[in-house]
Amino acid sequence: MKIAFVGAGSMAEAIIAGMLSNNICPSENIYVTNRHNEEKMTKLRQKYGISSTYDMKELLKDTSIIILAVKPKDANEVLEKIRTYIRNDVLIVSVMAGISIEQMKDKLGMDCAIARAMPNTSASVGLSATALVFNNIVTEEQRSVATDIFSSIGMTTIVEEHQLDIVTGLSGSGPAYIYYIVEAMEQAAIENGLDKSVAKALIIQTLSGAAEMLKSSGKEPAKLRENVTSPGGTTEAGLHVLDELGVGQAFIKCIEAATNKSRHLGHSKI
Ligand SMILES: NC(=O)C1=CN([C@@H]2O[C@H](COP(=O)(O)OP(=O)(O)OC[C@H]3O[C@@H](n4cnc5c(N)ncnc54)[C@H](OP(=O)(O)O)[C@@H]3O)[C@@H](O)[C@H]2O)C=CC1
Ligand SMILES: O=C(O)[C@@H]1CCC=N1
Repeated sequence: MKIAFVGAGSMAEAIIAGMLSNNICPSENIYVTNRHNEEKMTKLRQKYGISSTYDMKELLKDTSIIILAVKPKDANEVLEKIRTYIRNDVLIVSVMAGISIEQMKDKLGMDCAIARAMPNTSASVGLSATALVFNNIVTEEQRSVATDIFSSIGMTTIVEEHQLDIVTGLSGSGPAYIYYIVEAMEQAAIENGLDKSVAKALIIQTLSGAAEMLKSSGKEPAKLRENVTSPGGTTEAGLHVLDELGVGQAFIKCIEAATNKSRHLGHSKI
Protein backbone atom coordinates (compact mmCIF):
# COMPACT_ATOMS: atom_id res chain seq x y z
CA MET A 1 0.00 0.00 0.00
CA LYS A 2 1.67 3.23 -1.19
CA ILE A 3 0.91 6.41 0.76
CA ALA A 4 1.77 9.83 -0.68
CA PHE A 5 2.03 13.00 1.40
CA VAL A 6 1.51 16.33 -0.33
CA GLY A 7 3.03 18.75 2.15
CA ALA A 8 5.99 17.76 4.29
CA GLY A 9 5.66 20.08 7.27
CA SER A 10 5.18 19.44 10.97
CA MET A 11 1.87 17.62 10.65
CA ALA A 12 3.05 15.35 7.82
CA GLU A 13 6.22 14.49 9.74
CA ALA A 14 4.33 13.66 12.94
CA ILE A 15 2.01 11.32 11.01
CA ILE A 16 4.93 9.66 9.19
CA ALA A 17 6.79 9.12 12.48
CA GLY A 18 3.69 7.61 14.10
CA MET A 19 2.97 5.33 11.16
CA LEU A 20 6.51 4.00 11.07
CA SER A 21 6.83 3.43 14.80
CA ASN A 22 3.55 1.49 14.72
CA ASN A 23 4.46 -0.49 11.57
CA ILE A 24 1.44 0.77 9.65
CA CYS A 25 3.43 0.34 6.45
CA PRO A 26 7.08 -0.09 5.41
CA SER A 27 9.05 3.14 4.97
CA GLU A 28 9.66 2.40 1.27
CA ASN A 29 5.90 2.72 0.68
CA ILE A 30 5.81 6.32 1.89
CA TYR A 31 6.41 9.17 -0.57
CA VAL A 32 6.43 12.90 0.17
CA THR A 33 6.54 16.14 -1.72
CA ASN A 34 6.56 19.78 -0.71
CA ARG A 35 6.58 23.10 -2.54
CA HIS A 36 10.35 23.66 -2.83
CA ASN A 37 12.11 22.94 0.46
CA GLU A 38 14.62 20.33 -0.75
CA GLU A 39 16.54 20.42 2.51
CA LYS A 40 13.44 19.26 4.40
CA MET A 41 12.85 16.45 1.90
CA THR A 42 16.47 15.26 2.29
CA LYS A 43 16.08 15.35 6.06
CA LEU A 44 12.88 13.27 5.91
CA ARG A 45 14.47 10.74 3.52
CA GLN A 46 17.49 10.33 5.79
CA LYS A 47 15.57 10.21 9.06
CA TYR A 48 12.74 7.89 8.03
CA GLY A 49 14.00 6.04 4.93
CA ILE A 50 11.05 7.31 2.89
CA SER A 51 11.09 8.58 -0.72
CA SER A 52 10.53 12.07 -2.04
CA THR A 53 9.87 13.53 -5.45
CA TYR A 54 8.67 16.71 -7.14
CA ASP A 55 7.25 14.65 -10.02
CA MET A 56 3.49 14.41 -9.36
CA LYS A 57 3.11 11.52 -11.78
CA GLU A 58 5.73 9.51 -9.91
CA LEU A 59 4.36 10.56 -6.51
CA LEU A 60 0.82 9.47 -7.27
CA LYS A 61 1.45 6.40 -9.45
CA ASP A 62 -0.23 3.36 -7.81
CA THR A 63 -0.90 5.35 -4.65
CA SER A 64 -3.69 4.02 -2.40
CA ILE A 65 -3.83 7.05 -0.08
CA ILE A 66 -2.95 10.69 -0.66
CA ILE A 67 -2.58 12.73 2.52
CA LEU A 68 -3.00 16.46 1.94
CA ALA A 69 -0.97 18.22 4.62
CA VAL A 70 -0.60 21.75 3.24
CA LYS A 71 -2.01 24.96 4.68
CA PRO A 72 -5.61 25.78 3.69
CA LYS A 73 -4.37 28.73 1.57
CA ASP A 74 -2.48 26.23 -0.62
CA ALA A 75 -5.46 23.89 -1.09
CA ASN A 76 -6.42 25.21 -4.50
CA GLU A 77 -2.92 24.91 -5.94
CA VAL A 78 -2.43 21.41 -4.57
CA LEU A 79 -5.79 20.07 -5.71
CA GLU A 80 -5.06 21.45 -9.20
CA LYS A 81 -1.66 19.71 -9.10
CA ILE A 82 -3.01 16.27 -8.18
CA ARG A 83 -6.29 16.14 -10.09
CA THR A 84 -4.82 14.84 -13.35
CA TYR A 85 -3.09 11.94 -11.65
CA ILE A 86 -5.66 10.53 -9.24
CA ARG A 87 -7.34 7.20 -9.88
CA ASN A 88 -10.95 6.66 -8.86
CA ASP A 89 -10.04 4.04 -6.23
CA VAL A 90 -7.69 6.32 -4.29
CA LEU A 91 -8.50 7.66 -0.81
CA ILE A 92 -7.77 11.35 -0.28
CA VAL A 93 -7.24 12.34 3.34
CA SER A 94 -7.04 16.03 4.15
CA VAL A 95 -5.75 17.41 7.44
CA MET A 96 -6.32 20.98 6.21
CA ALA A 97 -8.35 23.06 8.64
CA GLY A 98 -11.71 24.21 7.31
CA ILE A 99 -11.51 22.98 3.70
CA SER A 100 -14.70 20.95 3.14
CA ILE A 101 -15.19 17.70 1.28
CA GLU A 102 -17.47 19.57 -1.14
CA GLN A 103 -14.78 22.18 -1.88
CA MET A 104 -12.22 19.42 -2.55
CA LYS A 105 -14.65 17.42 -4.69
CA ASP A 106 -15.45 20.52 -6.77
CA LYS A 107 -11.78 21.28 -7.38
CA LEU A 108 -10.96 17.68 -8.26
CA GLY A 109 -13.93 17.57 -10.60
CA MET A 110 -14.78 14.00 -9.65
CA ASP A 111 -16.51 11.97 -6.98
CA CYS A 112 -13.86 10.13 -5.05
CA ALA A 113 -13.31 8.77 -1.57
CA ILE A 114 -12.42 11.70 0.69
CA ALA A 115 -11.71 11.73 4.41
CA ARG A 116 -10.93 14.68 6.63
CA ALA A 117 -8.86 14.45 9.80
CA MET A 118 -8.30 17.06 12.46
CA PRO A 119 -5.31 16.02 14.59
CA ASN A 120 -3.21 18.26 16.82
CA THR A 121 0.51 18.81 17.31
CA SER A 122 0.68 16.35 20.22
CA ALA A 123 0.79 13.86 17.33
CA SER A 124 4.55 14.24 17.47
CA VAL A 125 4.58 12.49 20.87
CA GLY A 126 1.85 9.98 19.94
CA LEU A 127 -0.85 11.85 21.90
CA SER A 128 -2.95 13.58 19.25
CA ALA A 129 -6.69 13.87 19.69
CA THR A 130 -7.91 13.31 16.12
CA ALA A 131 -11.44 13.53 14.75
CA LEU A 132 -12.17 11.84 11.43
CA VAL A 133 -14.88 12.33 8.81
CA PHE A 134 -15.52 10.09 5.78
CA ASN A 135 -17.67 10.71 2.74
CA ASN A 136 -19.99 7.94 1.59
CA ILE A 137 -17.62 6.73 -1.14
CA VAL A 138 -14.97 5.68 1.39
CA THR A 139 -15.01 1.87 1.69
CA GLU A 140 -14.88 -0.05 4.97
CA GLU A 141 -11.32 -1.07 4.18
CA GLN A 142 -10.27 2.54 3.50
CA ARG A 143 -11.94 3.67 6.76
CA SER A 144 -10.03 1.04 8.62
CA VAL A 145 -6.66 2.00 7.11
CA ALA A 146 -7.26 5.73 7.73
CA THR A 147 -8.28 5.00 11.32
CA ASP A 148 -5.11 2.90 11.80
CA ILE A 149 -2.95 5.73 10.45
CA PHE A 150 -4.38 8.30 12.86
CA SER A 151 -4.51 5.84 15.77
CA SER A 152 -0.75 5.58 15.35
CA ILE A 153 -0.45 9.22 16.50
CA GLY A 154 -2.98 9.13 19.36
CA MET A 155 -6.70 8.65 19.97
CA THR A 156 -9.31 8.94 17.21
CA THR A 157 -13.02 9.57 17.07
CA ILE A 158 -15.43 9.80 14.15
CA VAL A 159 -17.65 12.89 13.83
CA GLU A 160 -20.04 14.46 11.32
CA GLU A 161 -18.39 16.90 8.92
CA HIS A 162 -20.32 19.89 10.34
CA GLN A 163 -18.79 19.10 13.75
CA LEU A 164 -15.24 19.34 12.48
CA ASP A 165 -15.20 23.15 12.85
CA ILE A 166 -15.76 22.97 16.59
CA VAL A 167 -13.27 20.09 16.82
CA THR A 168 -10.73 22.37 15.10
CA GLY A 169 -11.45 25.22 17.54
CA LEU A 170 -11.41 22.86 20.51
CA SER A 171 -8.72 20.19 20.13
CA GLY A 172 -7.00 21.14 16.85
CA SER A 173 -6.00 24.52 18.26
CA GLY A 174 -6.33 23.28 21.87
CA PRO A 175 -2.63 22.70 22.62
CA ALA A 176 -1.98 26.41 21.93
CA TYR A 177 -4.49 27.46 24.60
CA ILE A 178 -2.80 25.21 27.14
CA TYR A 179 0.64 26.61 26.23
CA TYR A 180 -0.80 30.11 26.63
CA ILE A 181 -1.88 29.28 30.19
CA VAL A 182 1.51 27.72 30.92
CA GLU A 183 3.27 30.89 29.71
CA ALA A 184 1.19 32.96 32.16
CA MET A 185 1.80 30.48 35.01
CA GLU A 186 5.56 30.59 34.33
CA GLN A 187 5.56 34.40 34.33
CA ALA A 188 3.69 34.50 37.65
CA ALA A 189 6.07 31.95 39.18
CA ILE A 190 9.19 33.81 38.09
CA GLU A 191 7.85 37.22 39.15
CA ASN A 192 7.18 35.73 42.58
CA GLY A 193 10.65 34.30 43.12
CA LEU A 194 10.81 30.79 41.63
CA ASP A 195 13.56 29.65 39.27
CA LYS A 196 12.29 29.05 35.75
CA SER A 197 13.38 25.40 35.72
CA VAL A 198 11.70 24.66 39.04
CA ALA A 199 8.53 26.48 37.93
CA LYS A 200 8.48 24.54 34.67
CA ALA A 201 8.82 21.16 36.38
CA LEU A 202 6.03 22.00 38.85
CA ILE A 203 3.71 23.29 36.11
CA ILE A 204 4.22 20.30 33.81
CA GLN A 205 3.58 17.82 36.63
CA THR A 206 0.51 19.83 37.69
CA LEU A 207 -0.85 19.68 34.14
CA SER A 208 -0.22 16.00 33.62
CA GLY A 209 -1.55 15.20 37.10
CA ALA A 210 -4.75 17.14 36.38
CA ALA A 211 -5.08 15.44 32.98
CA GLU A 212 -4.67 12.04 34.62
CA MET A 213 -7.29 12.94 37.28
CA LEU A 214 -9.73 13.95 34.54
CA LYS A 215 -9.03 10.68 32.76
CA SER A 216 -9.04 8.19 35.61
CA SER A 217 -10.98 9.59 38.58
CA GLY A 218 -14.36 9.42 36.85
CA LYS A 219 -15.17 12.82 38.40
CA GLU A 220 -16.48 15.89 36.58
CA PRO A 221 -14.04 18.83 36.26
CA ALA A 222 -16.27 20.99 38.47
CA LYS A 223 -16.07 18.36 41.25
CA LEU A 224 -12.30 18.07 40.87
CA ARG A 225 -12.04 21.87 41.06
CA GLU A 226 -14.17 21.93 44.23
CA ASN A 227 -11.88 19.32 45.78
CA VAL A 228 -8.93 21.70 45.38
CA THR A 229 -10.83 24.71 46.69
CA SER A 230 -10.89 24.97 50.49
CA PRO A 231 -13.49 27.47 51.74
CA GLY A 232 -11.72 30.76 52.43
CA GLY A 233 -8.46 29.31 51.13
CA THR A 234 -5.83 30.13 48.52
CA THR A 235 -7.51 28.51 45.48
CA GLU A 236 -10.75 30.33 46.19
CA ALA A 237 -8.83 33.63 46.23
CA GLY A 238 -7.24 32.78 42.88
CA LEU A 239 -10.41 31.54 41.16
CA HIS A 240 -12.26 34.65 42.34
CA VAL A 241 -9.88 36.73 40.19
CA LEU A 242 -10.45 34.47 37.15
CA ASP A 243 -14.22 34.94 37.58
CA GLU A 244 -13.87 38.70 38.03
CA LEU A 245 -11.79 38.94 34.85
CA GLY A 246 -14.21 36.74 32.90
CA VAL A 247 -11.57 34.15 32.00
CA GLY A 248 -14.11 31.33 31.60
CA GLN A 249 -16.15 33.47 29.16
CA ALA A 250 -12.95 34.49 27.37
CA PHE A 251 -12.14 30.82 26.77
CA ILE A 252 -15.60 30.17 25.39
CA LYS A 253 -15.19 33.13 23.02
CA CYS A 254 -11.69 31.98 22.08
CA ILE A 255 -12.94 28.53 21.03
CA GLU A 256 -15.87 30.12 19.18
CA ALA A 257 -13.52 32.45 17.27
CA ALA A 258 -11.32 29.54 16.17
CA THR A 259 -14.41 27.52 15.23
CA ASN A 260 -15.84 30.40 13.21
CA LYS A 261 -12.54 30.82 11.37
CA SER A 262 -12.72 27.15 10.39
CA ARG A 263 -16.36 27.60 9.26
CA HIS A 264 -15.34 30.63 7.22
CA LEU A 265 -12.57 28.67 5.45
CA GLY A 266 -15.13 26.03 4.53
CA HIS A 267 -17.43 28.59 2.93
CA SER A 268 -14.82 30.64 1.07
CA LYS A 269 -13.63 30.23 -2.48
CA ILE A 270 -10.44 28.19 -2.47
N1 LIG B 1 -0.10 22.63 13.07
C1 LIG B 1 -1.21 22.26 13.68
O1 LIG B 1 -1.41 22.44 14.90
C2 LIG B 1 -2.28 21.59 12.91
C3 LIG B 1 -2.34 21.73 11.56
N2 LIG B 1 -3.37 21.17 10.86
C4 LIG B 1 -3.44 21.37 9.43
O2 LIG B 1 -2.35 20.70 8.83
C5 LIG B 1 -1.99 21.36 7.64
C6 LIG B 1 -0.47 21.45 7.58
O3 LIG B 1 -0.03 22.18 8.69
P1 LIG B 1 1.51 22.16 9.14
O4 LIG B 1 2.09 20.81 8.94
O5 LIG B 1 1.53 22.79 10.47
O6 LIG B 1 2.11 23.16 8.03
P2 LIG B 1 3.62 23.41 7.62
O7 LIG B 1 3.72 24.84 7.24
O8 LIG B 1 4.55 22.86 8.64
O9 LIG B 1 3.78 22.55 6.27
C7 LIG B 1 3.12 22.86 5.10
C8 LIG B 1 3.73 22.03 3.98
O10 LIG B 1 2.98 22.26 2.78
C9 LIG B 1 3.91 22.36 1.72
N3 LIG B 1 3.31 23.01 0.56
C10 LIG B 1 2.82 24.27 0.46
N4 LIG B 1 2.36 24.50 -0.78
C11 LIG B 1 2.58 23.36 -1.48
C12 LIG B 1 2.34 22.98 -2.81
N5 LIG B 1 1.78 23.81 -3.69
N6 LIG B 1 2.68 21.73 -3.20
C13 LIG B 1 3.26 20.87 -2.34
N7 LIG B 1 3.50 21.17 -1.05
C14 LIG B 1 3.18 22.41 -0.63
C15 LIG B 1 5.06 23.12 2.32
O11 LIG B 1 6.22 23.00 1.50
P3 LIG B 1 7.47 24.06 1.63
O12 LIG B 1 8.06 23.82 2.97
O13 LIG B 1 8.36 23.65 0.50
O14 LIG B 1 6.86 25.42 1.48
C16 LIG B 1 5.18 22.36 3.65
O15 LIG B 1 5.89 21.16 3.48
C17 LIG B 1 -2.69 22.72 7.65
O16 LIG B 1 -3.72 22.73 6.67
C18 LIG B 1 -3.30 22.84 9.03
O17 LIG B 1 -4.59 23.43 8.98
C19 LIG B 1 -4.29 20.36 11.45
C20 LIG B 1 -4.25 20.16 12.79
C21 LIG B 1 -3.28 20.79 13.64
O1 LIG C 1 -4.10 27.22 13.35
C1 LIG C 1 -4.44 26.45 12.45
O2 LIG C 1 -4.99 26.88 11.44
C2 LIG C 1 -4.21 24.97 12.59
C3 LIG C 1 -5.48 24.19 12.56
C4 LIG C 1 -5.63 23.59 13.93
C5 LIG C 1 -4.41 23.96 14.60
N1 LIG C 1 -3.63 24.68 13.87
